[in-house]
Amino acid sequence: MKIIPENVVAVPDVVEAAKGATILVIVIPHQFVNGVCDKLKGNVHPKVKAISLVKGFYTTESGIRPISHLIKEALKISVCTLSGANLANEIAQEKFSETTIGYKNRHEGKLFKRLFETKYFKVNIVDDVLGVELCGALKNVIAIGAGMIDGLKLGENTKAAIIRIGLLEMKKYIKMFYKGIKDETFFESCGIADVITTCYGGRNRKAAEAFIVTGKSFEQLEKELLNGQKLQGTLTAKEIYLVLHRKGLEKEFPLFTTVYRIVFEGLDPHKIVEDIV
Ligand SMILES: NC(=O)c1ccc[n+]([C@@H]2O[C@H](COP(=O)([O-])OP(=O)(O)OC[C@H]3O[C@@H](n4cnc5c(N)ncnc54)[C@H](O)[C@@H]3O)[C@@H](O)[C@H]2O)c1
Ligand SMILES: O=P(O)(O)OC[C@H](O)CO
Repeated sequence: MKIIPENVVAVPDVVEAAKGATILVIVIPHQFVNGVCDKLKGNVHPKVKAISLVKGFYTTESGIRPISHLIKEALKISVCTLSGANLANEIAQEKFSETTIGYKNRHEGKLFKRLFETKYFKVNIVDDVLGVELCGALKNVIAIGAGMIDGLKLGENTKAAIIRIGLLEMKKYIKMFYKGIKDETFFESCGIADVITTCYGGRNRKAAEAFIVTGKSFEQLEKELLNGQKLQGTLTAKEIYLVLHRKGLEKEFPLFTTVYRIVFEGLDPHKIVEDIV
C-alpha cells in the first residue's frame, strides 16, 4: 500500500489547517461537517473556494439538507462537489478510476479538474453540483441493501435486481425533492458507477453482509470491521426514511423503506426480496 506523500502535512487543528488557504477540500464523514463548519466560521480566507467530497446529508429539525448547502451558508463561500466510483484504497494503489465534479461556475469546475486529475484518476465536470452530491449520499443506502443480499446468499441475479431498483429509487428521490438535476448525471461516475463499486467493494456492503451473517448491531460492526472509520449508509437510510414517512411516500420507495425497517425496526431481512421484487 502506498504511503501518504511527503508534501501532505497533517494538521489536527482545522482552523490552523485552513489559515490562509484559498482552496478547501472537505472530506469527512457527513455527521461531523456541521461541527467542523462551526469551527471554521469567520476563519477562512475571503476568496476561498471549496469542494466537498462528502457522501451524506445534513440533518436539521425541519428535515435533511445537502452538505454543500450547509458549507456554502456557514462559510459564505462557493462550493463544488466531487463524487464517483472511488474506493480510497484502490486510488491509493493508483488503479484507474473515474470521478465527477459538479460545478455552478465552470471556471471553478475546470480549476478543480486541474487540481484532482491524474493519469489514473480521470475527472469529468458537469454543471450539476447537487446531482453529483446527492447520488453519492443515496448510493450508500443501496449498498446496505446489496450487502444484505450477500449476507442472505441470494446470489448475483437478486443483487442485480436490488441495484437496479435502488438506482431507480435514487433517481426518483433526487428528482422529486431537488430542482434542476440533470438526467445525464445518473450515468456519470457519481451515478451508476458509484452504485456498482459500493455494492461490490464498499464498507457499507461489507457491514450489511456481516449484520445478516452475525446478527450483531451496526454500531458493533462499525467498531469491529472499520478500524475507526465511520459508516454512512445506515444513518442516511434513517434520514431519508424520516422524509418519506413524513410525506407518506413509503410505498413509492420500497427498497429505501425496507432497508430502514430491517436496520432500525428489526424487520425480517428476507422482506428485502418479498416486499420489493
Ligand atoms: N473511504 C472511501 O473509500 C471514500 C470514497 C469516496 C468518498 N468517501 C466519502 O468521504 C467522506 C469521508 O470518508 P472517509 O472514508 O475518509 O471517512 P473516515 O471514517 O475514514 O474518517 C475520515 C476522517 O474524519 C475525521 N473525523 C473523525 N471523527 C471526527 C469528528 N468527531 N469530528 C471531526 N472530524 C472527524 C478524521 O480526521 C478521520 O480521519 C464520507 O462522506 C465518505 O462517504 C469515502
Ligand atoms: O466504503 P463505502 O461503502 O463508504 O464506499 C466508499 C466510496 O463511496 C465508493 O465510491
